[in-house]
Parts: sequence; structure tokens; C-alpha cells
Amino acid sequence: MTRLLILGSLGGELGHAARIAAARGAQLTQVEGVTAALERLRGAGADLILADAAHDLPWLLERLAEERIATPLIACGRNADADSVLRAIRAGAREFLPLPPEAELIAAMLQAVTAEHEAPIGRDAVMQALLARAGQLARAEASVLITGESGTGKEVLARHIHAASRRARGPFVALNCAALPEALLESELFGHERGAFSGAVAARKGKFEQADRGTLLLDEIGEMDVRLQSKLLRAIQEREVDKLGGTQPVKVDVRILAATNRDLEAEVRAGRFREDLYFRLNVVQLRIPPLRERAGDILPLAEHFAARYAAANGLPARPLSPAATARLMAHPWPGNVRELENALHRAVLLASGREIGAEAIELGHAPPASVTTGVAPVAAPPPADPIAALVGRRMEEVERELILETLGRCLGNRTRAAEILGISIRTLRNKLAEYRGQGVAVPLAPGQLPESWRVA
Ligand SMILES: Nc1ncnc2c1ncn2[C@@H]1O[C@H](COP(=O)(O)OP(=O)(O)OP(=O)(O)O)[C@@H](O)[C@H]1O
Repeated sequence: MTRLLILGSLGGELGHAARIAAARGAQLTQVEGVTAALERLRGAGADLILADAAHDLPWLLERLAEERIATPLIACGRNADADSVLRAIRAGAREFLPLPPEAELIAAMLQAVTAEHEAPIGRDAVMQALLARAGQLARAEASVLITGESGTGKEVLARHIHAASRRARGPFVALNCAALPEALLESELFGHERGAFSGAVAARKGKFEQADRGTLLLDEIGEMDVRLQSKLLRAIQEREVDKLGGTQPVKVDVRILAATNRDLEAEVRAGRFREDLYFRLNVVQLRIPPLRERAGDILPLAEHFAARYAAANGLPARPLSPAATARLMAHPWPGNVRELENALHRAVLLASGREIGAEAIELGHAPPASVTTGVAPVAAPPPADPIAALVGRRMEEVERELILETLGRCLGNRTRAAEILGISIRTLRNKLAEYRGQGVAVPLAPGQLPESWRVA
């Protein structure tokens, strides 16, 4: 269940947005000021913030960055608030939601944040068997270890297990253990009291406490330092956590799911992973096969992503041409579903005819930096060098792709895309006009076409 934090009311219009979100299954909390919002985020946490742009959002966003609270914030307001919206976006708000809200926009937002109502797609027999097994396991309380190469859908499967479990009404909280250095990871997991270390400006709940009565996914568990592994084992066994700088252990009721793309057994043998923790986590193991071992999933996934990115960019839904289909089927997909998703996202933006043709399917790109974890997976092949992959291509073509990709990721927001690209908005507009002239689909600006909304 998505935990939505609403900041402010905007004369009831945010309340309307909240009701739409609640009808879609989100769990709501409303606060009146930025300080209260910060307190809430330090405590129970949230998955998404919808905030009235009239509040001091830059202040809040600055605190969140300082305290590494990664909850995305969406500024809401009437179009007339252009100045405060721009300020908020510059300060780090993800996007601007024009009010009064549209039900589809809210749905798209919630989905982009959590992908929660989306059951994993799996038509191949291997995947069907895996999903059936996951469904069975979901109702038990046992820990599940999900293994598979990078991008195979480990997090998607974990959410699916949570959604089908008795804890479905409780929170689903995910933590990437590879993303933080050890000391920070410890406070992220177990929380800290004010002043526990320099920079601990206020007390904060850890992910364990945030996931109370729900599910905690420990992603990339194989990257966790051995010392922290002991603390984790204790927390799991005793069902309580010791906050940094705290005096009393705190009771927690959490189901643990762990995911890794490493061979954990080999890590145990090499002395890098505690055997007792491995047995605790690995009560049941679900291995997601790489995409190349479940060819029956390639087309259903491709069609799903083509439809999703067309809708998100306000473009017509187009079928894949037979040649495009053949190209997709022939590719080995070293980056798995994530690579396929990126390829289809690009294809939707580049395709110009009535179908998505083979020429729009560009393969062999490294995944965009924002979706990699920065840690080289052991089981997966090394990622392609992004610069080397460009050699042999025309400058003009690479530039076009970069511009369209950036614009797509900014939900069609020209100002923001131009800022990121380091070009003037006039240059960007001229380029887009040029591309349109070449028959290339260009994402529309969100203000003009609200259905082009998407949270990147
Ligand atoms: N079966 C599926 N159905 C729909 N979408 C999927 C499926 N599997 C993966 N995806 C999509 O592919 C992308 C990668 O999935 P996910 O993040 O779950 O992979 P992962 O194995 O956890 O990757 P990593 O090891 O890099 O963390 C996501 O955008 C996800 O929505």
C-alpha cells in the first residue's frame, strides 16, 4: 500500500486529490506545515509527498536532501503559481501536479512510485511456475531470498509477494544495501536518536521500524558488510532493533525479503557472508531466470512497455512491426527486463510511422545512469562502456536521442530538460521543431497535455 503524505490543503483541492488516491488504495496522512511534514518523514516515513506549492518547499526539500530522506515530492497548485512551482522544481521537487487534479494523473503517479497494482508479467511457462510458487509462499511469514541477474524483476516480485500476503495493508519498504556506506546503512536500517553522530540533527526511524506490520525488502543484500550482517541477524532473531544512540531496543514486526544478484552460497564459502544469516534469509529461495531463458515473456513485456510509454508521453499506442518483433526476439538481453523496458521507452519516442518499426529499436545501449546501482553485479555480464557504444554513430543522431530521452524523463517539461542539457530553452525548442519536421514524435509539455504525466 502506497503511503501518501499530503502537505497543506489548497482550499480542499488537495483533499480531492487525496480522495482519488485513497480510492486507488493509498494510505493517507495529512499535515499542515513543512515542519510537521519533516517530522512525519523522519518517523513513519512515506512513499510519496503531495505538497501545496504555497508552502516553503525549497526548505523542506533541502532538509530531506540533508537527511537523505529520498521520498519523492510532487508540488501541487494552480497554474497561476508558476513562480513557486519553478522554485520547488529547482529545489528538487519531482514534478508539478496541476489542480484540480485528474484521476488518471493521480493513478499514474501512484503507479510510477510503486508499480504496486501491477502484477509481474510472466507468460512463459517458467515464469508462470515461479509466480504460482510466489503466490503460495506469500501467505506464509517465512523469509524469502529472491535471486536473479540485475534487471530480472526481483523488486517487482518482492512487491508482488507483499501484495498477496497477509501484510498487504501494511507498508512495503525497500532498502538498497549497496547504495550507502556502512555507517549510513546502519542508521538507515535501525534508525538513530538525535545527536547519535555528527549530522544526526534529529531522531529518525529506521527502515525496520517504518516497515512495522509490513514487509522489508533488503535489496543487494550480498553487498552488506559482515559486521552489519551480525546486527541484522540479531534484529531478525530478536524481532527488535537497537537505534544508534538509543538506550532501549524497539520491538518490530517485520517480514523480511532479501534480494541479490550474487551467488550467496559462494559468498558464504568465501567468508564474506555469515552462514547463519544466509540460512535465516534463505528459508525459501525464488530464482528469477534471465530474460534469455524465458523467451515467451519478451513480446508480452515489450507490448506492455510500448503501451505504457505511449500513454505516459501522450502518444498514440502503436503495434510492433514484424521486423521489430524479430529484432526483439533475436536479442540476448544481457540487461534483462530493465534493458527491454529502456529499449521500448526509446522506441516509442523515436518511432514515426503507424507501427513501431525495427529502426526504432536500438539495442546494445548501456542502461541510463539513474537506474544502475553503481555496484558491478557479479552474476551479470559487465555493463557496456556507454561512450564506446556511441562510436560509429552520427553526432546529430546521438544528440537527438539525448535530447528526447532527457525530455521524456522530465515528463516533457522543457524548462527542466533545457536546464539539465545545459542549453537555452530557445535552442531546445528549435531542435524539437526540427525533429518534428523530420517526423519524429516529440513528448508534449505537461501543461498542454496532462495525460503526458509520468513520474520518472
Ligand atoms: N515481470 C515483470 N513485469 C513487468 N515489469 C517488470 C517485470 N520484471 C521487471 N520489470 C520492470 O523492469 C525493471 C527492473 O525490475 P526490478 O527493479 O524489479 O529488477 P531487479 O532485479 O530488482 O534489478 P536490480 O538487481 O538491478 O535491483 C523495473 O522497471 C520493473 O518494473
